[in-house]
Formats: sequence, C-alpha cells, structure tokens
Amino acid sequence: MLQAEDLACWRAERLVFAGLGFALAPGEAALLTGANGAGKSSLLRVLAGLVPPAEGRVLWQGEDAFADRSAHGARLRYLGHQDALKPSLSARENLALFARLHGGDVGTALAALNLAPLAELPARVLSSGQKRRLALARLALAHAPLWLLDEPTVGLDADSVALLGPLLAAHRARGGIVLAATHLPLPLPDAREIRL
Ligand SMILES: Nc1ncnc2c1ncn2[C@@H]1O[C@H](COP(=O)(O)OP(=O)(O)OP(=O)(O)O)[C@@H](O)[C@H]1O
Repeated sequence: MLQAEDLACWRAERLVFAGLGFALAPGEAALLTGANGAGKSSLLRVLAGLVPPAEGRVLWQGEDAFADRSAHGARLRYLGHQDALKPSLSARENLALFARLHGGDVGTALAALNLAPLAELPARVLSSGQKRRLALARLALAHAPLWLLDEPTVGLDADSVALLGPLLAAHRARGGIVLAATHLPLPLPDAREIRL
C-alpha cells in the first residue's frame, strides 16, 4: 500500500501543489493528469525520493517510505523523461547492466517490448521511440512493487503502446502499483485519476 498524506512541493520558490493525499492498494493504478507545469513529474520525483516534499508524508505499508532509502529504491522502478541508457552499449547490454543490479531475464524483457531484432544495436543508434521501448523493457526484468512512470508512451507507435498493456496488467495481477503521469491514453483499465 502506498499512501501520500498532505504532500506539498515547492520547485524554484513556487508552490507546485499542497494538501495532496491519496492511497493506492496492491494492484491499483492511477493516472496523474493536469496541465503542463501542474506538478505531475514533481510528484513522481517526490514519491521516488528524488525530491524532498516540503510538507507531508509518503508511507509504504503504513511506514515512512523514506526511513530506509535503499529499501525504497529497491521497491520501485522510476521511469523519468530521460531514458537513462548507456549509448555505447547494445540494447541487450543495457538491460544486462540493469539485470545485474536488480535481477531478471534479459531475453524475456527484450521480447516483452519487441526488441529482439534490435538487441545487438548500440542504444545511440536507436530511434527515440525505440529508446523509450528499451527504457520500458527494464520494467519487464525483476519485479518491483511500485512503478512510477513519467510519460511512458511518449514517442511510441500504437503497436508499442499496445505492448505495454500486458506488461502493466501482469504487474498489477502480482499486486504491483502503477502511478503514471500522462497526457496520452494508456492501456491501464480501471485506473483512477489523480488530477493536479
Ligand atoms: N528542476 C526544477 N527546478 C526548478 N523548478 C522546476 C524543476 N522541475 C520542475 N520545476 C517547476 O515545477 C513546476 C511543475 O513542473 P513539473 O515538471 O512537475 O510539471 P508537469 O505537470 O509534469 O508538467 P508537464 O505536463 O509539462 O510535463 C513547473 O512550474 C516547473 O517549472
């Protein structure tokens, strides 16, 4: 269970949001929506522990989520705007690097995002949509219960967006939680909306 209580966030001396609270149970998904600058990315970064909240608390299973930073890092996957790939490594090697840290099967992850034909290409030559798919393929490695996804489908073609559906559904079926900031439709049936 992820809970946010009375969260406030300042960025560059501007109050972005305040008094924000919600709870997400295992298997639940929420879409973060709101205008440009409303604070969707900021909220995801707060929940990931990358930006300290100005006020409020983030709880995991009823306990302060940030009491043990490494435990929080291990339980979440954060996908930001940047794909965070090593440009000189191949798609397979990028995933293998991540798998060394978190576990998981590289072949399965490549297949989940239909990347097998691109597996040996260096990440730097991939198109922006292909890079995004590679970043998303990390989700298909070892299970982590909390997925924080910032505009996960930017640059993806319709077939690639459709590939995300089974990945998200399998994660939720295992009790995983998804919070996704997006301006685009996502294959996340029954997702709640958290509007900023
Ligand atoms: N690194 C930063 N330093 C200072 N201010 C920032 C930083 N990142 C974001 N902000 C500010 O925080 C506010 C919220 O930005 P944020 O990126 O969270 O919005 P968003 O809802 O994700 O927007 P978009 O829909 O455009 O992605 C904006 O006013 C932005 O200028």
